[in-house]
Amino acid sequence: MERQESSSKKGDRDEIFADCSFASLGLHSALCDQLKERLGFEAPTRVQARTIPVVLSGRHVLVSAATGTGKTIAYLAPIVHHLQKRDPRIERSDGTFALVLVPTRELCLQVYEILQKLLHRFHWIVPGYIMGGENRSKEKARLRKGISILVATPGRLLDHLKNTSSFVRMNLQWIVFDEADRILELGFGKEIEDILNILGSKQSDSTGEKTGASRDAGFQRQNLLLSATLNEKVNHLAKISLKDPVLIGLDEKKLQLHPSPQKVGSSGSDIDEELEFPGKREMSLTSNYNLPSQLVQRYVKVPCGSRLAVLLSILKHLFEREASHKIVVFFSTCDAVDFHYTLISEFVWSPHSQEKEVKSKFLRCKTFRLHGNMKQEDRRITFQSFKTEKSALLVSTDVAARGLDFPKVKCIIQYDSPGEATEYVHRVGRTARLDERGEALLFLQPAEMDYLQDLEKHGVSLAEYPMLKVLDSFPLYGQKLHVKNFVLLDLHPWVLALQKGLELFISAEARIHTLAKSAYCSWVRAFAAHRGELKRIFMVKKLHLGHVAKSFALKEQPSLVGQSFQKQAKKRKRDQRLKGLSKRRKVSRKT
Ligand SMILES: Nc1ncnc2c1ncn2[C@@H]1O[C@H](COP(=O)(O)OP(=O)(O)OP(=O)(O)O)[C@@H](O)[C@H]1O
Repeated sequence: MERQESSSKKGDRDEIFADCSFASLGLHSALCDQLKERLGFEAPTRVQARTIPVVLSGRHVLVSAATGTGKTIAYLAPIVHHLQKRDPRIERSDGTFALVLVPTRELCLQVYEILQKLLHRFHWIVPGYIMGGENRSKEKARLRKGISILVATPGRLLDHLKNTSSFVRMNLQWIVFDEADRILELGFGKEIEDILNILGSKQSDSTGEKTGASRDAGFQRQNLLLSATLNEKVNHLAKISLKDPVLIGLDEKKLQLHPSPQKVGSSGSDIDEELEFPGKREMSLTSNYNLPSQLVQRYVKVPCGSRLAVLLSILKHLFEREASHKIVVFFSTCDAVDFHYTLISEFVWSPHSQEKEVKSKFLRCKTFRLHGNMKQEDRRITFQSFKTEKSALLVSTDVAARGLDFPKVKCIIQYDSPGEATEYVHRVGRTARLDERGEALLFLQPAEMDYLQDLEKHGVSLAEYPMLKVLDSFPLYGQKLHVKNFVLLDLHPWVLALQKGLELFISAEARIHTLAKSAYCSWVRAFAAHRGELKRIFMVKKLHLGHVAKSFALKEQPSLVGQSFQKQAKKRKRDQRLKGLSKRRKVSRKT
């Protein structure tokens, strides 16, 4: 058994790592030493082995590779290689040579931290970051001093490009879009076009010639686009930012090269055109995703009213099964994160007795929360703390879904469904990174089972989670349960008892009760915001609002909360009509 495990571990390693050294890819020996000494990287991963020589050669690149396969070093290492060998040495007054654009603040910090390690020996190359939520004038001061490799979120970068005159970028050579599709999904398409225009790095549609401001001659501008999922949304960005790119990780089967123009259906956004590279060939990126092969993927079918009891039971089971466990649970809204975080941190209950004094904490794990409405400093603390914990739970919105590299996360639970299959892929990608093992669990309601077929279309298939077995393992009133004949989870005695315990607890705690109500309202709103094909699977009219309320441990009649929801929905529609804002942009930016 042990031998079997170690040989499969070796198989995983062979799948991830290339059979060569960093030096053989053309990287400078001092940089190879840094990779080994500071980061502990002995050999390149396969995606690094394929990407590094291409970036070193100066070509534009579009990379699609599974989550956790080392894309960050694939672009940072060759940039550092080029910069460290410049003679004379680059100076701060030369300004910015490389720009790395990322969708979230946490990813910005993460890339910056890796850069710091990579640049340890090359003190004359200065790393820096600018991002929303930070102090603008301090950023201005840092830009004035000069930042050689700058990591940025798009909104804040555009702000500085327009308003910080001391931001020197005449030497800009590289623009990297990390998690390119997510940047666009968050509605930054317009900002990206503006950034490319200001930097003079936009390719004109037909000729591949640059438009916009002129730049310093003497070197080729090189743009790089990377993500685990590249879909139609990236087409336009690739078209306007890449010139004759090398495509890495997009195998021939998935890649359809068309001799003649063929546009995909318009979704009304500014990013919905087919990729059309200069040379008049078009590429359609049908999204069949690469997932880590060592990832165990399962689903659990739960009737709406029992979702909360089932979630808490699974968490209890996982944390009791293994002394150290790191788990991330994804929710659809900030309010849902706040409610579940507070509930999980405070819920006391006894499965043995109704007596208050014998009640104890239901879950004893250290719990963190992360979402876009939190203060920047709190987000930073969560991000850093969860990274270093050996055993902990993180409840989060999709703000943690992209690119974040939390070591040793063993399980991802998607309590609220991810919507687009791309989001599924990135969420589960927070586990099973590199050659680590990991498991993922997706919650679905009985009416949502068609979502599995949607995932199948992208080559993702899930097995059923043995939920009844888990529920049977909990002793109730001092006895182990063996409820063989139960088919429905919601009638399981453990679930019924726990649900009652949750409702009693919430009704007695005014603060958490209020959080539950807000979470309920925002959850229904988010559910109603599913778009396109997904509307057929996640049907609002099939929702039983009374059962939804139960899933927030609320005893209130659904009409009570439902009325306020309807009022809010009407108000929202009216506001949207007035402002003429796209619903998509509004919903997606606040994660
Ligand atoms: N050559 C290497 N040897 C050992 N570990 C590596 C190597 N390259 C990267 N790693 C580690 O692998 C993990 C994943 O790397 P990274 O975050 O760059 O992946 P990614 O492909 O960008 O993932 P995602 O698509 O989720 O953003 C990180 O913990 C990183 O430190």
